[in-house]
Order: sequence, then C-alpha cells, then structure tokens
Amino acid sequence: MQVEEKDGIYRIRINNPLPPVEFNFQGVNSSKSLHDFNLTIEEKENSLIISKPLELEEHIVGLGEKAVELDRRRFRFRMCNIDAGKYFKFSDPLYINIPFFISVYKGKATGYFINSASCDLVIDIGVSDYSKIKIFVPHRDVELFIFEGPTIEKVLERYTDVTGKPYLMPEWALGYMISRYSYYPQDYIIKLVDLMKEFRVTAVFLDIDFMDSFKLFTWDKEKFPDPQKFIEELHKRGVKLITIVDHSVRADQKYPIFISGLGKFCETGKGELFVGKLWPGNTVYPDFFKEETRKWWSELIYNWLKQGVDGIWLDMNEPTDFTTYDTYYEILNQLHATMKDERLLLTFPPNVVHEYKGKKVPHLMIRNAYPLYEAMATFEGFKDKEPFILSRSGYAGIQKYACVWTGDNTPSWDDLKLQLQLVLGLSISGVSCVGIDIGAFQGRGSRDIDNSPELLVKYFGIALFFPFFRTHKATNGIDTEPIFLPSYYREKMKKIIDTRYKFLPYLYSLAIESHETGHPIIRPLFYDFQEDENTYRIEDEYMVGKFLLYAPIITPTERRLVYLPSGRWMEFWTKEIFEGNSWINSSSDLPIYIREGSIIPLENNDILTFGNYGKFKYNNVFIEREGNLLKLSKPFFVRKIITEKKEIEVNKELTSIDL
Ligand SMILES: OC[C@H]1O[C@H](O[C@H]2[C@H](O)[C@@H](O)[C@@H](O[C@H]3[C@H](O)[C@@H](O)[C@@H](O)O[C@@H]3CO)O[C@@H]2CO)[C@H](O)[C@@H](O)[C@@H]1O
Repeated sequence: MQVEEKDGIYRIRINNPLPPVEFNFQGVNSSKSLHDFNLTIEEKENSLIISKPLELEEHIVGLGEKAVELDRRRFRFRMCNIDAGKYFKFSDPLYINIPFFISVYKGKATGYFINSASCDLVIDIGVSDYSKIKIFVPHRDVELFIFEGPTIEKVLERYTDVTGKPYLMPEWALGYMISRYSYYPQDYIIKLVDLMKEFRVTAVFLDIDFMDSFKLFTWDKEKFPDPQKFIEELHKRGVKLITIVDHSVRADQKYPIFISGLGKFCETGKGELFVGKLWPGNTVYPDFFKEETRKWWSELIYNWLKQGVDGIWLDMNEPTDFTTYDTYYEILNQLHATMKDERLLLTFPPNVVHEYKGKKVPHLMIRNAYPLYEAMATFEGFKDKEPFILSRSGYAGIQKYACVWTGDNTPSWDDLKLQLQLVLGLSISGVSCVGIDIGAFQGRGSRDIDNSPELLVKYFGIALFFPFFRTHKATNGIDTEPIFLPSYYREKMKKIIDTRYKFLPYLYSLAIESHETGHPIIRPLFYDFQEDENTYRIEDEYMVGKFLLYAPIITPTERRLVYLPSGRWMEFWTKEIFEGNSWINSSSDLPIYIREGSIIPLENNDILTFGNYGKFKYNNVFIEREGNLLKLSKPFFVRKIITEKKEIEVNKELTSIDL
C-alpha cells in the first residue's frame, strides 16, 4: 500500500490498481497509514472490504444520483450505471454512480472517493453493520482518495481539483429549452417555437426520430426535408438546436459510419465484434476506452456540428443494450414470472471486454466510466465551438464535460420531492450542471401518472433555479409546453420562467464561479450552514449560490412553512425582513429569500442588494457594498438598484453610488 499527499488531498493505492480513469494528482510520499484515516481493510481472494466507523452524530452526504434522503445513512448502495426505466424513491441504482461521499462529523467535513467504476461496487452506510461504513470492492487493487475539509466547500474544491472543475455551459443553455420524444416535422417545430415566443425558448432538442432508421448523424428526409433551412430558421429566431446522439451504431454494411468504425467497436473476450440491440436493431457500440475510438468519434461529432447544430445530447450511455433484457423478458413472460430487478439486465453482457491501456478489461469491471469517456470524446469534437453536452449517465468527473439530467421520471407528487433529492445529491457530488425532465418524462403508461396542470406547474416551480431547465416528455405523454395549458396555469408558468430570466445573470455568474472553483450552483442547505443540525433533514429548500434561498412548494397548496437558517433574510417579492434560525409561514407562491450581505445581478443590468455589506463579481466587475456606498471596480451601466428600502433608477454608467 502506498500513500501520497498534496495540499490536503491523499491518494492511497492498495495493491496494484489500474484506475478506470487516471485523475490529475501529483502527490509526494506520505508517512500516513490507514490507521491515521481511521480505515481498515480486509483482503479477500478477489475482493476487498474497506471499513470506517460511522458515528452516531455523523452525516454522510454525496454519492451522486441516489433516490434516498440526502443524508445517506442506513442504506446499502449498489454502484452500477443502469437505464433506470420507471424509477421511484428508493430505486437503486440509477443512471449515474459516483463513488464519492462526504462525512460531516463534529463540525469537520472529510471526503472519500473510491476510484472504481465496477458495476459490483457496494457502499453500505450503517446497514450490515450499525456502526460502520463498509465498502465492498469487487477487486483487490484499488485507488482511494481522501479530501480534507474542514468545510464541505473545501472538500468539493479538493475533489474537483482531482476529478475536474465543472465545465462552463454557454449562457443560452441556462434559458428555457424544449424537448419531447419526438418533435417533427421541421415546419411544426418552427411553428411551435413561434407559438412559444413569450416563453423565451433558447433551444430545441431533437429526439431519436429525426434520424434515418436511427442511424447516427443522419436525417430522416421526410421529417426533415431541408435540415439546413430548419437550422437557419431556428437561428434566425435566436434558438439553438441540440440533437440526440446515442452510442448505438447500426450494424449495416451500407452505413458508412459502421464501416469506418470497424476495429473501434466493443468486442467479446474472444475478439468477436459484439453485436447488441438498441433503437436501430442490430447495433455495435464504440469502445470509448480506446484512444483511437475517441479520435474517430470526435471527428464525427465535429462534422455533425459543422452544419450548425449547437449541442449534443448523449442518451442511453450507461451504456444500455437490450439483448439480455429481451431474451430474459421472453422467458419470464412464458413463465408468467417477474424478476426482482430486471433493469440490471439492460447492461452489456458480461463477456464484453474493453481495450483499456493495452489490456482487455471485462465490461462490468469498468462499466461506469463508459459515459465519461464518451462525453470526453464528444467534448473534443466541439473544437473551437462553445460546447453544450447533456448526458444521462456519468461517473466521477462527468462535470468536466457535460450537464446531466435525471432520466425518465414519473409525474407524481412523490416524484417532486425525489427530483430535489436527486438533483441536490448530484450537486453536492461535484456535478454542477444538473436538471430534470420538467413535467416528468413518463407518458400515460400506468395509473399512478398524474397529468394535472397543478402538478405540472409545480415541476416548473421546483426547477426554477436548476442550472439545466428543459421540458421533455414521452411519445404518449401530455403536451407540457405552457401554451397548451389553461390561462391560470399558463400565467403561473410565465411567472416562473420570467423569474428565472430575471435571475439569469446571477445564475450565470454562479456557473462561472463553479467552473473556477468547483462550488455547486444550487446546494442543499447544509452546504452553506454546515453547523446547523436542522439543515440535514431539510430537502425541500435549496440555496442558489450563497445569497439566495428558495423553498419551492411541492404539495397541492399555494403556501408553505419555510426554515430560514441563521442570519437576516429579505423576502424577494415583499422586501419583508426576517430573523433567521426560525420557521416562517411564507405568503408567496415562489418563496425566494435573499440573505443579508448579498449583491445579486439581475436581468437588464439591475442590481439587488440587501444589508450594508457584500461583494460579488459580475461580468468581470467587482461590486462591493460598504454601508450605504456601492462601489464598482470599473464603469458599468446600471439601470436600477433595488435595496431592502427602495428602488433607485440609475440608467447610466457607474463606479460608485450612495444608496
Ligand atoms: O430517445 C428516446 C428516449 O430514450 C430514453 O428513454 C427510454 C429508456 O431508456 C428505455 O429503456 C425505455 O424505457 C421504458 C421501459 O421500456 C418500460 O418498460 C417502462 O419501464 O418505461 C420506460 C420509460 O422510461 O424507453 C424509454 C423511451 O420511452 C431517454 O431517457 C428519453 O429521454 C428519450 O426520450
């Protein structure tokens, strides 16, 4: 075993690991031992068990996309990326598995990252042993990282020093984007965009039906007779185009991409081409673990983007294949039987291998890193174009290349709460650009689906400040775009979307901060109030940066109780001031609270400030408040300044102003 260290980061190498991803770390040898980290290791013939005490007053947060409470105690997590289908609370695993967690104990946060992308990794937080965290590693060689705090923020800075800072999405990608499975033909889409004018759509997503027989990088000529004109029409309206690109290359001798990719696809251990099944029927899959494959793929992406496509949506990239599932499904059907978790059958079969660093590695050993390498190759394909990638799956480091979303959620009141848990869980695990299918994906497949406008509005409501903000729906689902709703609900959606645009300069500044530091854009309350024990069980409120608390309404009412942590808070709509460390009855349908010491840039060059101190960097201008004086580091046009007491019309360039 070898321990290296650098600036509060420790890497422990047990036996002779071949990490699935070589992260950036140049440490020096350390004299520390496992004992110093309070860890013990039990070595088995083909596996390891790493244990750490779990204290009664300890909180465990992180682990990415997990369908349980944000304090992860008392759950046994399987870390295997799968196509989660119609998932619910406690469904485990889901699409994205990040083996990184943060312990908060006696005011001190410490991060732990097990660099294993194995589908059989299990992290048990006090279930099989009440007073222990047990990590079951299904191989004997592994690399661990430990990140010192003492704050959660510092742990995240260190974790993203190693695994990569979140990429900076384009500003337009923070706007309202629309999608469904699937929009076509091209003229309809243009008409829809025009009908949606007042909702300020910034991008349209095309789902799989835009392709000719699901062949990647092709157009269905009936649905899209003139793609160039279509793209121009969108761009004329200031709307970007994002197309889906799955990992499935149709196995077809007449398809040039199949031919050019030969030698770069996944194979079985016997060296035979692995031909699986996905949307195009018989399918082969790029082996993204190979550098040569990634170069080939980047060129394909580059050429596809050249026609004016602005972003890429990577779906099904856990990676999913239908072969095993279809076989078992048939047998089970004949037997009138069901399986406990058939979703695990959507993985590649175990005889598939990847070529990684000159070695043949079984698929299930490094499966979870597949989407990361795919996103990396896709990112490269943008070359000098501002990248936008949305990925359904991921591993530690996915934040460096892509935004992610929570897949095929089901419209229900329960799901609202679950979506907050998923998004905040990802956010606290290094993935800043995160969102959901607003309106929830599932169509009219089962009786638990709630298609009421009340619920649909609440989906817009929870997502108000999510960095990725898109409606998306299954083929047999209702229309979720606001224009299709009765006026009462449409107005509510309009208010939500307008509020998002009002705060967009703040959101974009936070995205820049996140890109530079690794700080999440939206955070669970305990991120900013680590010492406040109340915050660890509050999952229906979130912070947006350090200065804004949002408490979405997630029940069929229009009012709610809000917990405000310590400090003073100003209600955004009424300017009423509240003393924190208290529960208050909010009177707003969008409860937004501004923290004392805030400076928040708003739409149209307005500035919101509360309290007689504060600092913020916006558009490379440092804005500072000292008492009644607001100073700007260089001349900057300001329209209006909004304080707790008044609104000041400015309408000129400023370097300072007495409020
Ligand atoms: O590109 C089309 C959509 O693809 C994704 O969703 C699909 C999912 O990945 C598939 O496994 C399948 O899932 C359904 C499953 O077959 C069914 O038994 C039931 O559990 O419902 C599942 C639906 O979630 O089909 C999905 C498409 O219907 C992707 O996540 C979507 O965003 C894409 O629109």
